[in-house]
Amino acid sequence: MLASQKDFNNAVSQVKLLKEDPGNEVKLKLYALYKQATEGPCNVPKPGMLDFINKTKWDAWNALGSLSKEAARQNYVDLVSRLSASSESPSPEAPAADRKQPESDSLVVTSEDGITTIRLNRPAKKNALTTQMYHDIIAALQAASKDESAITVLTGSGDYYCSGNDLTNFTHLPAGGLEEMARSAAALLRDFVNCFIDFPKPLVAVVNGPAVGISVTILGLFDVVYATDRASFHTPFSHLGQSPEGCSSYTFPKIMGSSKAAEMLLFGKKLTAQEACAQGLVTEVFPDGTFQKEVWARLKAYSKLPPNAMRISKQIIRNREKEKLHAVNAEESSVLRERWQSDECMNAIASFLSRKAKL
Ligand SMILES: CCCCCC/C=C/C(=O)SCCNC(=O)CCNC(=O)[C@H](O)C(C)(C)COP(=O)(O)OP(=O)(O)OC[C@H]1O[C@@H](n2cnc3c(N)ncnc32)[C@H](O)[C@@H]1OP(=O)(O)O
Repeated sequence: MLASQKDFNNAVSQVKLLKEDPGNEVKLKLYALYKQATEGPCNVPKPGMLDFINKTKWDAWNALGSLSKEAARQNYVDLVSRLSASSESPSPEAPAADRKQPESDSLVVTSEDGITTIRLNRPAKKNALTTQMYHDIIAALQAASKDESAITVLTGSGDYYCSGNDLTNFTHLPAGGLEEMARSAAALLRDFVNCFIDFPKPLVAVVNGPAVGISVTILGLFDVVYATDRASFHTPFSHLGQSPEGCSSYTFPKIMGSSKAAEMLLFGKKLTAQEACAQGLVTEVFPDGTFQKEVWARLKAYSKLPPNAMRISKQIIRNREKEKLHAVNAEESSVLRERWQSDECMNAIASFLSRKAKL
């Protein structure tokens, strides 16, 4: 028997009592089913391309096609009952006593053999960084700076290292609109990059595949960068109507000279792993077939070196630059805050989301 109107009304009230936020994807599904159950198939005009939120909602409702009101009601009730059950059951795994686990499974943090590894774990989205992941990486770096490990590693799961900022981060407009979104993204960017500037132990990037955007720019703040020969390094900021971050406007010219840096940061020239190594952004390139084995064997050996000596050596190498790097980070974040509110940037993001543009 299909759910009654009363079951549906109860489910609508129950949603408001959920203990955990079910996330945007589920909320969108709930919205679409609610509209279908109460109004039937989508019957309003499609919002404009730049009206991200209403367009996403419209797409979700429209995708339900001619599903009957009764079936939508039933699906809504079933979904709410699954959500209520899971928000009441205890979490399956207790977090490790000594480390606060990331909020989502898009980031996996492990410590073994004197190495703390922070792994980007969204392979289906090429490890694009969600807002939650920026927060989780900040927390992971803060914990790693105080834990027992000698070395900290950032790497990715799957065939990509990271495709940079998740472009849908810019579509979740808060109540304060675009201006507020740009303000809070700039503040988060600044905190995120500051953690890399201040990180006190050897920090190693294990670049397991192509890298884009902010995952490339922050490499100038790592101590060592190992890359597979499948990796590439791409900073398409002009294509996106944006400008450099991660202190790359300062570190890249220093590392590779101003004209090579300009070709990457102004014109979005994509470097192969070998080119990035020749220009000093990458420490060493390994054949893809033996990449993981060779890199981890080497890191395990390094992690047995006296940790305090490594910390102190890093301080001597990096400390005199810190003040400058913080100032560069502040300036880059503030310039980006303006860029994110520009038509150039909004149009580039809309093009990607409507699948017209790929890098
Ligand atoms: C707090 C805010 C701080 C912001 C700091 C500023 C940061 C700036 C940057 O990082 S700029 C760089 C932004 N990144 C991009 O522009 C990359 C966009 N992605 C692509 O061009 C391509 O996806 C690709 C070249 C990385 C890979 O192409 P391909 O191999 O053909 O795979 P798909 O395109 O099919 O990708 C699979 C799947 O992943 C989704 N995806 C990939 N990258 C992103 C991304 N950056 N943001 C959102 N989503 C991404 C893609 O849409 C596909 O999803 P689907 O399977 O269609 O659901």
